[in-house]
Amino acid sequence: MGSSALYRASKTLKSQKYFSLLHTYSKFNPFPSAFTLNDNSFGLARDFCSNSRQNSIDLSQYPPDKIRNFSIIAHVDHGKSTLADRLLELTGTIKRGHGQPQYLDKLQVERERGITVKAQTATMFHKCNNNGSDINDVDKAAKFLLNLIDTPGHVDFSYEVSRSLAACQGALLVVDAAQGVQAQTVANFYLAFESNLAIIPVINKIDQPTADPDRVKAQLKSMFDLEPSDCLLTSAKTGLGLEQVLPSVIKRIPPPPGNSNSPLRMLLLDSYYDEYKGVICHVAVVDGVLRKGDKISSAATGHAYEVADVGIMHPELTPTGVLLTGQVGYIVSGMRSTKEARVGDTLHHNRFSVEPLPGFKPARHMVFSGLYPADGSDFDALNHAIERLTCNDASVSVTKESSSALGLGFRCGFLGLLHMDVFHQRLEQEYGAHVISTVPTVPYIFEYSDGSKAQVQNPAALPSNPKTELQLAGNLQYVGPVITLCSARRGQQLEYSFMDSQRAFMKYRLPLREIVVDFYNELKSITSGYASFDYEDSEYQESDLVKLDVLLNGQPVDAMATIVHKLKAQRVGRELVEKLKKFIDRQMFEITIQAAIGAKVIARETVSAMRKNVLAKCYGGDVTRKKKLLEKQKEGKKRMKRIGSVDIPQEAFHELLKVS
Ligand SMILES: Nc1nc2c(ncn2[C@@H]2O[C@H](COP(=O)(O)OP(=O)(O)OP(=O)(O)O)[C@@H](O)[C@H]2O)c(=O)[nH]1
Repeated sequence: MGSSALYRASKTLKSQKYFSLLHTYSKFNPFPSAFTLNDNSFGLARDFCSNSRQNSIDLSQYPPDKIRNFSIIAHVDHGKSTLADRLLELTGTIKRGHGQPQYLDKLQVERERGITVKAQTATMFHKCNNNGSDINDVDKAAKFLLNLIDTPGHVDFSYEVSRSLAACQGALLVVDAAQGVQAQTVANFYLAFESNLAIIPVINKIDQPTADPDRVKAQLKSMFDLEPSDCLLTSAKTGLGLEQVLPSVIKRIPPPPGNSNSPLRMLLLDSYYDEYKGVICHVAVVDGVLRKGDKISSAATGHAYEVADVGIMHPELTPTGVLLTGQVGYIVSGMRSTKEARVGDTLHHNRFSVEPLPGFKPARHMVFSGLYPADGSDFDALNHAIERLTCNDASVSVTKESSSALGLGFRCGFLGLLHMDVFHQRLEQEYGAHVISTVPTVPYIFEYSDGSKAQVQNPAALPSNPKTELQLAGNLQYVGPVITLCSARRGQQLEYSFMDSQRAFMKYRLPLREIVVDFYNELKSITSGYASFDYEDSEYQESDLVKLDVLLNGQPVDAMATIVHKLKAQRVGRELVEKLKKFIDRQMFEITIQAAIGAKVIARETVSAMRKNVLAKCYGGDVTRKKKLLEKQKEGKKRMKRIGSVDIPQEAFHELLKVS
């Protein structure tokens, strides 16, 4: 297939829709020659903003035609959050050199890992004439209210991206000038495209010595039919080219639709729990007007609330007393339980019944894992922490479960392994909860002999062989090793094409379990980090699977059971017991570790007992006395073996994840 084969193959409906979109904005003449940010423009913007803040912000100056709602989307690390910083600085929303890079990445986990996991909205004000020319063109200057949503780049958080796009009419598609189009660029482009958004391509990091903007322009043209002349060239690091961004947003992105005179309809975009204010909801006002003190209802639950506070994120919560059609902001409405704030819900005035907004597709959980308090008595504390955190991360599913090995706990569904990891870290960092997580598993459909089917998320609940599925899409450079890797993981190649003379694009269908378990690390290591991949779920497929139990001293540990392909069972079983042996400390009694399929043990290791020298204090003495002491020790060991529980450290559970 040729270079543009990738999505041209599907031609058509999509493309036609997109061509018309391009047509509408390509009639505007793009930008004047690039110049770097000057202090004057910062000054103007800052004065304007600080004035508006001092006078308390009057949102009535911003009817829909003076509002633009847009997202920044990109592959991971292509510079979304840095670009967002620069735009916030440019508009005076935050101070230049605020000393905190990636301002909108507020969570500790985001700062530590250098990734965005949570979409964040910020409202900015910008002076610009209606055609979106330069801010310094004061004569014709009009004030615009811009809502910027910074989104995560990692595949696990694309649910956040798709939710954010629901509040936008356009998106900046940021692409690294050296790395070019990557797997998440493709996925995010299609999310935006399918939401009918105006897409502005931004080729960022042009300051890098290896930057090759022309190559990236050609890729954007061949893969998405984005015109090279529509691409903005920027460096979020040095500020080069940034002055074109906001005028382009104003010029190319349409204002929010919606009717100011219709009854109020608000989309609930996100929510989180604040210790002092209670549940805070982020909302987009689609129709009508919301004022402080209004009585509103949820279309999903029918519950009624009174709006105690309303405002915008500028970038911190800034009360405005009102939100008008097309505006994005926050409300505090006395929702008591986080379960009441349903993401995707429509909120409306009590006195009118309205047609609910389309809402969001429910999140599809790719990985399930049990979460148990490290100390069994902390169940209530963990319950509380999970409830609070799921308010901030509505894409996690939670059900209670119990394990004979670990006691009472929860089975949680996540969008991927990184999502699971981040959730654990947030539980610990933000709520001080110490958890043990069980081996993650992908969902399986189990077909019973009577023909009935059930989804199984916990291997412990599985009586015998189920059937399963899945698919992976990958974007690759080191073709040979990657093909070998995908074949070893039972992959089936669906597509192979070239993005340009140096980069290839491949699409595979793989069982989900094969990518959940350490696929990404292996892919990175065989391609020196040069390949990127993205995945989406496909239909379930029949497969020959077995449930692999882990037994400690003959007792199955339900939290360690896993489901594997029959042909791999022997190898996985062996690796599992070897790994476990390394992590289980020697105790006063011997520990046998076994992997078994049903009653058949397929691998075994032994952790030998620590032998206490009971004869140490026996100076001299005859042989019968020594024998007696040794016999007594043996009895004691037997008892410990029978009643003692084996301590399994959390690392052992983590290490089991890596067994492929
Ligand atoms: N040289 C150069 N580096 C940049 C530029 N923009 C961002 N960076 C760097 O690239 C890295 C990633 O930037 P981020 O803004 O965190 O990228 P992101 O796309 O928000 O990352 P995720 O949120 O994790 O997807 C950081 O080290 C930035 O300092 C740029 O224009 N030039």
